[in-house]
Amino acid sequence: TIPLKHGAHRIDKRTDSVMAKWRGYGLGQFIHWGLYAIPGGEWNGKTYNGAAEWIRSWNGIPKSTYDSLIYKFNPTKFNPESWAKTAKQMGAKYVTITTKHHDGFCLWPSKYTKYTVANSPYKKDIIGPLVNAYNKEGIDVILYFSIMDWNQPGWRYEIKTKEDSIAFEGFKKFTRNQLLELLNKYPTAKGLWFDGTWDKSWVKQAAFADELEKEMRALRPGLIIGSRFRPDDFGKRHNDSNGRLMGDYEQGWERKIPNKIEDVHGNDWDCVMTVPENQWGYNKAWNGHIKTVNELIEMTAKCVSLGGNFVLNFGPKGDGSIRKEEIDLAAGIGNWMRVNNEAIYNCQYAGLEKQDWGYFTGKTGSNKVYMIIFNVPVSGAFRVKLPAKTSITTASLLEQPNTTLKVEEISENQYFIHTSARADNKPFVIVLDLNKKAGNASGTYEKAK
Ligand SMILES: C[C@@H]1N[C@@H](c2nc3ccccc3[nH]2)[C@H](O)[C@@H]1O
Repeated sequence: TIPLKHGAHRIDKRTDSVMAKWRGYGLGQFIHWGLYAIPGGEWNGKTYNGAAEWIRSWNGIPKSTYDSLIYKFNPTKFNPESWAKTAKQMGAKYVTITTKHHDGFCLWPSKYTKYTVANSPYKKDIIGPLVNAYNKEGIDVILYFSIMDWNQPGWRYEIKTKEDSIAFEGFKKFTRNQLLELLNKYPTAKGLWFDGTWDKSWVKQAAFADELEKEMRALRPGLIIGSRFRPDDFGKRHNDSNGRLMGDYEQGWERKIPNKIEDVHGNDWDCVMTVPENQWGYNKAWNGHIKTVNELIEMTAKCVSLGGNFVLNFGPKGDGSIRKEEIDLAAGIGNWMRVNNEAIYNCQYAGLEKQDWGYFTGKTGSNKVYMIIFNVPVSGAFRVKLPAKTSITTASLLEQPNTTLKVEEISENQYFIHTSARADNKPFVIVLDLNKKAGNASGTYEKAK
């Protein structure tokens, strides 16, 4: 291995209780909100084809015009309790909220810049009431923070001159000040979700970022920080130059989901997903494919079946209201989660061979395995293949626990589970009680060979 001073500081998954709770969240909500929600991807009758939260980078709106949107920020319909209730009803166990996106506008009254809510007509802190409202609903909060800050004069995409490096040193101090400010102002936040760390300027800051990460973890023991914060000695992010994960979980699954367990490399991870193809901030047009409730339930099941969490993005409007389409999706997902969340919460990769009908999830530390069914075979029988020395004790429908299903053994450790045809075309869950695998104290099954 390559000797690194600022590479990964931990080899395997974290084993503490805070991370174990994170591992079991299953379903989360992402909130992208800021000045970009005011134009909503359009300006002067023209549509910006990129992601709405990137509209400042478009030549269709002058930078100074965008920056003066601070004087238009007055979300009269902002109601943190209703946002938190929507997330609760959807079944989200955690929420990631943008405190500051790439444009540098701070949703909290930061002492280190004027470009915050404090200097908008709204005046008040947004982050504090959101953290309190979500925590009151029993939902943990992760703070999203963009290192790249287009509003900061000291920010540089690349450090080329002496002047650049002096300016960037000031920017680094500013960044550290804001992060410590956030951790001190919002002590119940469980973690930080970093973004905007791909530029040449930042990937040269291995020592600074390593120092800062250590300082934040000392200030807030248990703090959860993903793989997208710091670069290693050679500027590598996510995985260091020895291929080891930086931070506590893999953040690279942005708008994509791993296909097989090998893609996960034994890491904790979450997938952050947009409802349209690629819009995080509020976008009026919402062109293209808008994901359906069933698609989003399947993405949730697929993520949990591969040991990750699924985090669905909401982009509230400039006035602070959440668009009807998102409210309806949250309600539809929630209707399914209310009945089936036992197959999602505190579940992991079951270690069983993937079958065409859907996804297996395994309840952490138990003999229970869930079959989340999306594709009913024309035969009506659901194939299950188990590792050696493992057999099915009972099979039942999660929604009707006392109905045992017929289990037909086909051969050594291969079974067909039979169920009667179902009226609706909603995904459903079969619960398997397996006999404990000899020597498998943890309850999760050895990786399928
Ligand atoms: C979670 C997502 N990450 C930001 C982002 N900016 C990108 C620029 C280039 C490639 C990928 C990006 N993701 C998006 O604006 C959103 O905040």
